[in-house]
Amino acid sequence: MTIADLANQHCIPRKGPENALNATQVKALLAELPGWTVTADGKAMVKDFKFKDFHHTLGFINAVGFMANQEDHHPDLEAGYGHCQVLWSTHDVGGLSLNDFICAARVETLLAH
Ligand SMILES: C[C@H](O)[C@H](O)[C@H]1CNC2=NC(N)=NC(=O)C2=N1
Repeated sequence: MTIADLANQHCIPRKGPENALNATQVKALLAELPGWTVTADGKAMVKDFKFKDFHHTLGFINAVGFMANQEDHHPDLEAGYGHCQVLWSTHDVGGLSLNDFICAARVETLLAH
């Protein structure tokens, strides 16, 4: 599955541990998403995006937030003047689900121009 294949999908409600991806699935999907890493507990994926100033950082945050509301899947964001760390995890699953990878790919698509 490529970034485009992921980004063309939409999130659906995924609940319960049976919707958590296993380590093999996570590794295969992560290989499609440059710069994204899995946290030490294996339950989330993160990437820190760099921008030249606060205006660009805030524009990114707003775009990510809009997409997240469309998909009804929401990241943890930590931002400063010139960066924003995006963390995806599916609370309802207690770890990583396909929704996290779809949204990570959608974030990459927002920045591709
Ligand atoms: C009903 C709705 O789909 C759920 O409450 C969604 C909302 N956004 C969410 N976002 C994230 N990151 N994880 C979730 O489990 C989650 N659940």
